[in-house]
Amino acid sequence: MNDNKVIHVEGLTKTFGDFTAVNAITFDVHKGEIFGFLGANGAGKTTAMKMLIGISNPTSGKAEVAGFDVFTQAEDIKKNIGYMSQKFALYDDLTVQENITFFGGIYGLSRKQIKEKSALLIQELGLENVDHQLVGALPLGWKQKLSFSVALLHDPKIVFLDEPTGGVDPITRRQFWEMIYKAAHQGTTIFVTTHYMDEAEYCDRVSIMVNGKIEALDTPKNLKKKYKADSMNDVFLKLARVPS
Ligand SMILES: Nc1ncnc2c1ncn2[C@@H]1O[C@H](COP(=O)(O)OP(=O)(O)OP(=O)(O)O)[C@@H](O)[C@H]1O
Repeated sequence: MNDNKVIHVEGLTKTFGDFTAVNAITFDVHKGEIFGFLGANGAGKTTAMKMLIGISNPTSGKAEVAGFDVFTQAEDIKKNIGYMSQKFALYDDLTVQENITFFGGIYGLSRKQIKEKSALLIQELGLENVDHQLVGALPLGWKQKLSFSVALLHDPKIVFLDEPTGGVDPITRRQFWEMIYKAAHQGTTIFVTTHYMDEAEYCDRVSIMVNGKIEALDTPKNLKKKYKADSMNDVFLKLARVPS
């Protein structure tokens, strides 16, 4: 794999019985890139992401993530990536500090590393006054930011974010995206799905999936030009509108 390519996907396909959820998708993602993975509900995004993070076997095709093969090196992939889904976040019945300690342990960090990282993280997120509160009591936006930071604890090469900002206000989403930019500047590759088209504008490149296929993939600027659209919202509506 080219040094600069941290994800390489070729003809990746997943079928469930007669139904093809992901249909021969091909793309690359580069180091430090913010890659938006868009599509209407049911387009196949989560199914594709599950194959890339090594928890679902492809039916056919090829994919390398962080230099590892999804078929034969799924365990190596898991060690080199972070993952944050909207549904699975943190444990509500553990405190902020306990969550960090718990996930740091799962990621194989030493006690010393966990101590150092958690102090930094709590300070960066401004959680000093709530670090002994149960995560369940925190506002959703704080939980999301903490969850993102926890997904980065082990300095993964790539972090996969599945609709990370669902249900919060635009200011909180903007703050979340500032964290994404910072991680990307430090060299972490960001692979993100979202239904918010303003967030699609923040990505370096965006792919749009329709019925299991990638219909378009380019920078937001080029996509707008190609589809004669004023915004990514217009691009999305032109491409991904579900037939009524
Ligand atoms: N385990 C499964 N068995 C059968 N069909 C499945 C399975 N998982 C997903 N599908 C189907 O594959 C299609 C793609 O689903 P997927 O969850 O990947 O879409 P998505 O783009 O992530 O949608 P959303 O934005 O709603 O999360 C859907 O029609 C879904 O019903």
